[in-house]
Amino acid sequence: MSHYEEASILIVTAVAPEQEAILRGLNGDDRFEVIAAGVGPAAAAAATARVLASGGGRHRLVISAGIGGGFDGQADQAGLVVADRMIAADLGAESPGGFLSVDELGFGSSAIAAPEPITRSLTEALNRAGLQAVCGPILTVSTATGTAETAAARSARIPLAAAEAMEGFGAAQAAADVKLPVLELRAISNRVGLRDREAWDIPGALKRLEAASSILTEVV
Ligand SMILES: O=C(O)c1cccc(C(=O)CC[C@H]2O[C@@H](n3cnc4c(=O)[nH]cnc43)[C@H](O)[C@@H]2O)c1
Repeated sequence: MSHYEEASILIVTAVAPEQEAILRGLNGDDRFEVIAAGVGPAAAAAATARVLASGGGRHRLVISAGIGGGFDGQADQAGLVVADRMIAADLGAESPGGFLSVDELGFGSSAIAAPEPITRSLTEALNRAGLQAVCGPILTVSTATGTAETAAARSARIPLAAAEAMEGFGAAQAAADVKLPVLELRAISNRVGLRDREAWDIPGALKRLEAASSILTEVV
């Protein structure tokens, strides 16, 4: 029998340090089940679908959470970004005229919306706690941005893009498949742009993720 048998909210992270930061912030709240699914949208979708399918219908909300990159202009000062929608930003096709999204190709939608009342309450609660949160689109990519050109192209295609990570849309697709609502929360560790791993503030982002998780318990 799983110790998560009471949990109704599934939090999907990529790696163990993110999972551990969130568990510290949740401080034993047994409404939450927190998994480390692996890096990338496929790993997130597979693990989310597996846990939801084995949960016997007890889950009512899925949250993709972890560290992420912040876009200049939309998340300059932000410590945290709450997604208003999760966007599969590199799912589509190149063409001589530029990138074509799955929407433009006629293969479905590259965006999944988060429920507005919860995203608003969460963003407000995080800001009341001094955590400098903004709400906006979070891009999901299989290849993290590593040049200023790619950052500019992605923010030109999705003008209000606030953050980038690698799992949100995968978890969201699995949640949407069983008609569950989904949120995404990212603690900003780096700027989206020229890759400079030395400049990533991973310890600071994990601290913000922990602090945000304790606020989450008051909101959902
Ligand atoms: O090295 C560590 O201690 C460590 C601790 C926690 C997380 C990591 C990761 O490298 C997580 C990989 C991960 O990070 C997300 N991420 C962060 N910034 C970006 C970005 O600018 N573009 C895309 N993804 C980003 C992503 O979701 C990956 O899962 C290491």
